Amino acid sequence: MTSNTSPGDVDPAVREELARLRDSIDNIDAAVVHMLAERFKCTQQVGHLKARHQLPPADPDREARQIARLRTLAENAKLDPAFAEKFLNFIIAEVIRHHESIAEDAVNGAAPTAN
Ligand SMILES: O=C(O)C(=O)C[C@]1(C(=O)O)C=C[C@@H](O)C=C1
Repeated sequence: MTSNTSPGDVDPAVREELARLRDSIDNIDAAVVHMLAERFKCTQQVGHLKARHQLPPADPDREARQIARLRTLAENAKLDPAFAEKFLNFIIAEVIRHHESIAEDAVNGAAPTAN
């Protein structure tokens, strides 16, 4: 059985260290969100470009190169490469969904955007 210390009993130094670490985590999470937002802005433009030129939403060769590159980057950064691959695949699956929806809108005559 595990025994948990109730929050009121935590040593103030421990509480401070936890708060400091959580501040850093919050900053990193904010950076991740902003970087993902920028990435999706780029991929949205790619989606419109592909729709305009009847290119397929997915490019498996490009994905294979991205995964190989990201796995190497992850290894060098001491991040689990399997996790990095899963994370990239998760993002790319969402991008492909967006591309498909942009292509459908193009076929169905939805008003094109500036991208
Ligand atoms: O580079 C492309 O062709 C994209 O559509 C972008 C992207 C990505 O999110 O990185 C998404 C789908 C493709 O299968 C490959 C890569």
